[in-house]
Amino acid sequence: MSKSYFITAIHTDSGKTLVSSIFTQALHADYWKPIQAGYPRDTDTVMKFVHNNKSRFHKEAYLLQAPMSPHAAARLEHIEIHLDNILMPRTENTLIVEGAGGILAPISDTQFVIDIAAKFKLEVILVCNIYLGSINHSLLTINELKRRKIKVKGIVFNGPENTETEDIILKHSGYPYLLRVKQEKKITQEVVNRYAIELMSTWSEK
Ligand SMILES: Nc1ncnc2c1ncn2[C@@H]1O[C@H](COP(=O)(O)OP(=O)(O)OP(=O)(O)O)[C@@H](O)[C@H]1O
Ligand SMILES: C[C@H](N)[C@H](N)CCCCCC(=O)O
Ligand SMILES: [Mg+2]
Repeated sequence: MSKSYFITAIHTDSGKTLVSSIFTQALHADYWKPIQAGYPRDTDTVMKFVHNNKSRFHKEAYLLQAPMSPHAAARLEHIEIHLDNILMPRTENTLIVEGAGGILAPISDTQFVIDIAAKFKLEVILVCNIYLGSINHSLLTINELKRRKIKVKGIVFNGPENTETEDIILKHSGYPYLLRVKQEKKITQEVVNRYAIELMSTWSEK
C-alpha cells in the first residue's frame, strides 16, 4: 500500500489547499477532501492546479453547503458527521488527504478533524503560517499532535520568510522542515509546479 499524507494547519485559510496542490502535483498523488464545508470545493481548486496523467480526485464523504465549522454546517443540514461513514478511497496511488480548518475543528459534538488522520493512521504534513502570533498557534497545534501521538512528516511554512519564527517552531517541534511557500501575487498552475519541483529536490518517502 503506498503512503498517504494528511495535510493540516494551524488555522483555516492557512494554505492547506495550496500545499495539497503542491504535494499532489509533486508526488503525482491522488487527492481527497473528506469533509468540505462551503464553496468553492477545494477539490475543484486542486484540479485547477494539478496536471499529470496519474492523479485522481476522490469524492468527498461529506459535501456541506455552509462555510462554517463542519459540525455546524452539518447540523444546518440536519445531518451528523460520523467517522464510521468516512471510508478511505480505494487507490493504489499515494493519497493526499486535506483536513478542514485546524486540527481541532469539530466534525461533530464529540469528534474533530484530526480524528480522521488518527483513524486511518495518516502521517501529517503541518502547514504553519508566518504572522505575529503564529508561533503560539503553531506550538499549540504541535503540542496537541504530540499528545495524540500523531506521526508528523514535517512542516511547510506558508508566508513571508521569518527565520526567527521558523527556527523556534522547528526547535520546539523536532519536526523536519519540508518547504517554504512565499506570499505569491497569484496562485497559478505554474506557481504550484515550481514549488512541486522544489519539494521533490529534497523529498524522501522515508
Ligand atoms: N502563499 C500564498 N500566496 C498567495 N496566496 C495564498 C498563499 N497561501 C494561501 N493563499 C490563498 O489564501 C486563500 C486560502 O488558502 P487555502 O484555500 O489553501 O486555505 P485552506 O487552509 O485550504 O482553507 P480551508 O480550511 O478552508 O480548507 C486561498 O485563496 C489561497 O490561494
Ligand atoms: C469554512 C472554512 N473554509 C473551512 N472549510 C472550515 C473551517 C472550520 C473552522 C472551525 C473553527 O472555528 O476553528
Ligand atoms: Mg482548503
